[in-house]
Amino acid sequence: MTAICVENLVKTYKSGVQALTGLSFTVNEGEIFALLGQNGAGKSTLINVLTTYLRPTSGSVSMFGKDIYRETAEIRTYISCVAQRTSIDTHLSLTENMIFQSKLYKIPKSEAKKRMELLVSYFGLERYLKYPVSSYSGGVRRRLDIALNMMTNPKVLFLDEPTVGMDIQSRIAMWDMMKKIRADFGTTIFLTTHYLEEANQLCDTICIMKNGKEIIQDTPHALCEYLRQDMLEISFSSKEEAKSCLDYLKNVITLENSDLRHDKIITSLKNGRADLERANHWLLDNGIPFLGIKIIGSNIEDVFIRLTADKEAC
Ligand SMILES: Nc1ncnc2c1ncn2[C@@H]1O[C@H](COP(=O)(O)OP(=O)(O)OP(=O)(O)O)[C@@H](O)[C@H]1O
Repeated sequence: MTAICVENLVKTYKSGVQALTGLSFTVNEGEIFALLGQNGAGKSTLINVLTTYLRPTSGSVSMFGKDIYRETAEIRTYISCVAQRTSIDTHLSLTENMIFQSKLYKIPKSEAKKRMELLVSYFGLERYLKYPVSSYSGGVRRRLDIALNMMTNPKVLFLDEPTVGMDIQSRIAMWDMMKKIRADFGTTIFLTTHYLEEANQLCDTICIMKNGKEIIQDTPHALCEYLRQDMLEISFSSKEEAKSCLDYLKNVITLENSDLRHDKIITSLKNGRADLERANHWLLDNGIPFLGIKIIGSNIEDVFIRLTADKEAC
């Protein structure tokens, strides 16, 4: 079943800024769906519209077949949103926060108690019960915030950049948690992220948007296939070395869609292995101190960069 269907959505702010410019996509029930876009692409505006906080200028949004503006009250019982700013009250204990949430959503007392116990254990929060919430690390607070938002047993959980600022261990733990929520509660998860690796590892479907409109929506695998192109990767010991080599390399092989990523040059291969061999000979003949050269398959980062580049590449 389709969980969310967005059609031709437009949002123009009073200032005249067009944040959404005719966006369309669908989210299937029970999937983890990632929305990717550069800063200012319109992701937060979209989340505000989908969570019924903001009315669009035109277009339609339905959730589980219901129009979210005609049946707003019912839709609000379906959804929960973990925003970037947490909804936790640091003056209250973990338990008090959960009780407060259940009262806010009028969950009967006995049901709330059962749910609280389940979620505390589910999110591994038992050992934090006796500490004040203000002492929790960022990762634990985020976990508590998600647990609070799961108190209402939502059909759709919106997560706005759920792992922003987390170290890699906490991020991986959060990915596992999202997969578990989807598997055990059947919750549809809609998230925004700037971490392409996160979208690749975690999500069933990725939608890339630019300037308020979708560019492409597909599975991570299909998106990587989309470029159907191997890339040449040349590694250096510093970004500066990579940068100065890039300027000269342009005279040796045809560089299309080339860019610098940290201390690497990544470029499309116009002439396949012949380009690799030509570049390799040139690097060796000219004594350029490179660390390695190889052909790599395209990944989500390549797709994202190519599709959101200012010059239209597709
Ligand atoms: N309340 C507002 N009034 C006017 N313009 C706004 C408002 N909120 C956002 N915008 C503008 O709308 C556009 C889209 O912003 P939005 O915050 O939705 O993008 P985003 O993809 O979430 O960006 P980021 O990744 O930086 O959070 C931007 O040009 C932004 O300046």
